[in-house]
Amino acid sequence: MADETGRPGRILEVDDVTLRFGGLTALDQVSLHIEEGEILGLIGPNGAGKTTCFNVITGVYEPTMGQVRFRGGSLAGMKKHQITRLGIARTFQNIRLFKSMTALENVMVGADANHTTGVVSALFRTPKHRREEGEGHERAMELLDFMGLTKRSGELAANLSYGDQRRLEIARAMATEPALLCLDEPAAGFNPQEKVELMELIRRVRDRGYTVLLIEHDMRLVMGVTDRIVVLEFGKKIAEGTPAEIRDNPAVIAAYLGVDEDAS
Ligand SMILES: Nc1ncnc2c1ncn2[C@@H]1O[C@H](COP(=O)(O)OP(=O)(O)OP(=O)(O)O)[C@@H](O)[C@H]1O
Repeated sequence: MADETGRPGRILEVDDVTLRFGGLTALDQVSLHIEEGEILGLIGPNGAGKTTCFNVITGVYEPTMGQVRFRGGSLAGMKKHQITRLGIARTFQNIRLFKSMTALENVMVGADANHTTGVVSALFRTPKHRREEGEGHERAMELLDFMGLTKRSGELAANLSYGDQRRLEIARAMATEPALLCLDEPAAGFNPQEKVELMELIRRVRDRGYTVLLIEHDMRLVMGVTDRIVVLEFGKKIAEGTPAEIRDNPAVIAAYLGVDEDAS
């Protein structure tokens, strides 16, 4: 579906993006692309610029220089909700659920982002709005089921275990029916077994047709689940390749040595 400015098969292209926060260059001429249907890992030591890269892709920040293209079209000047509607969804490093809403309601709020009917239809409960609401409910339940949360659907998000909250975040992001799902350290705070299970789940997410961009601190974990990996250090891309290529890359080993105990 790429137009003349995009490469076929590439769902997202980050072109020469620089982002400065005052004197700090958080991203320094970073270029990367994501192929349709792949799991791309974005790794790098603390402060390397991974979350900033997500924030640029999802419209939280405008690049100081360079641009991001989704399916060939530039995202320049677009607001976060416009980017969500185009088909990019994300989760956050720190869980951001509506704690006083149920698990089901949290996912339905996600689905709402794609409703075609507006506030007026909602107020007057037009048939179209009711239909969309019904479909939203069904889809939300299906996503909760996929995440293993069916039994928790009626519970307040605040009362869910930490792991269930993390999985709920992913379900909520998927509810917008994104083409590209960006997961920011979804396994943060998990024990090794939970991490392995989550990576398996992410693989199944991809098998459902989503393209996944995954930030993960744990090198070993990211090696097992991704098709390709991009490595950032101090805002610069220092390597890109298959997990096997990244594992043997001297610059990556140097970047991680003594910095990230997970990588040892
Ligand atoms: N809003 C901001 N204002 C100023 N500096 C920022 C802002 N957001 C991020 N930074 C800085 O930009 C750099 C990159 O941060 P970023 O959070 O993207 O790194 P990261 O790779 O995601 O790190 P971590 O693994 O610790 O989450 C850091 O030096 C950080 O302090």
